[in-house]
Amino acid sequence: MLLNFSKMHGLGNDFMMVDAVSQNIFLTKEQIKQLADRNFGIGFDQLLMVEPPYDPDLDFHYRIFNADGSEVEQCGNGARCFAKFVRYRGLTNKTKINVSTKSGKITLYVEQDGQVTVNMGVPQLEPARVPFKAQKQEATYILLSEQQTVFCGVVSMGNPHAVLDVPDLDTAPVRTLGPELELHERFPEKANIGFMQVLNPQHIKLRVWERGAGETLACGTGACAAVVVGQLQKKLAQQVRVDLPGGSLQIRWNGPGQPVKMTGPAEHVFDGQLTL
Ligand SMILES: N[C@H](CCC[C@H](N)C(=O)O)C(=O)O
Repeated sequence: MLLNFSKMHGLGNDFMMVDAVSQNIFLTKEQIKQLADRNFGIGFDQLLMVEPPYDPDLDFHYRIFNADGSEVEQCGNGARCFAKFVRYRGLTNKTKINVSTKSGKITLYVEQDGQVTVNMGVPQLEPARVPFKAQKQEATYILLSEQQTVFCGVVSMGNPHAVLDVPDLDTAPVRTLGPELELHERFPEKANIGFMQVLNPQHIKLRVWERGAGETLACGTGACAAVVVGQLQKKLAQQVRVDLPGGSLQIRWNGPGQPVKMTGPAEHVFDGQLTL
C-alpha cells in the first residue's frame, strides 16, 4: 500500500498528517506505533487521519492517534495543522472549516496571517464527563500520589486533563509526577497532566506530560485546560497568553458554558511517501 503523508507541527508538537479522503488507508495500532518511533519510523507525537465527513453539515472528520497507538478524542495543535493540511492538499479552499472528531464538532478559522483560530467547544467540568472519580465538582481536587499530595484542577476538552499550579516550571517534576498522574486510578481513561506557572492573570507558562506521548513541546488542549482551571481557581483573566516550550498560544474563555477559543500557528515541514 502506497501512503502519501505530510509532516507538520504546532509549536513543535509534531504530527504525521494522512489524507484518507483521496487515499484508501488502514493502519493498525502496531503500524502507528512503529511509524511514531523517532529512530525506526517517521517520528511524531500524534498521527491525524483525515476522512470524509460523517454529517452533511461538516466538511471533514479526523481521527487522532497518540504515539503509543491509542486513539483519542481531541488534539488542539493537531486541529490547527488539520486546517492548513486540507487546504494544502487541495481538499478544500474554505477558510472556515467545520469538522468532527471522536469528541464532537469544532469549527476552525484560517486567518489572513496564516494563524488558525479554533473554537474548541465547551469544556466539561463535571467529573463523570472527564472522566475523573470525585464525589462532586471542585475548582481544586486533592490527589494522593506515591510522591506527594497533589492539588489540581480537572477538566475535559474532549480529552481528560489535570492541571497543577507550580511556583517554578523549570524545576517542576513533569517527567516524574507526570507519568504517575497520567495513570492515576482516579482517571479511568488516563489523563494529560499540565504544570502551570502563573506569571500574571493574563500570562502563564505551561509544560504538559501528554497521555500516550510523554512531555511534548506544546499541547493545545492542555493550554485550553490550563486557562479553564486557572479561571475557576480565580487566578486567570478571560484572555491568556500561554507560553509553552515550543512557543505561545492565545487562549480565550468567557466562563462556564462558553466555548474555549485558541489561536496559534501551524507549520508544514515536509511531504513523504511510504510503502506499507
Ligand atoms: N495526548 C492527548 C492527545 C493530543 C493532545 C495534544 N497534542 C494537543 O495539542 O491537544 C490525549 O491523549 O488526550
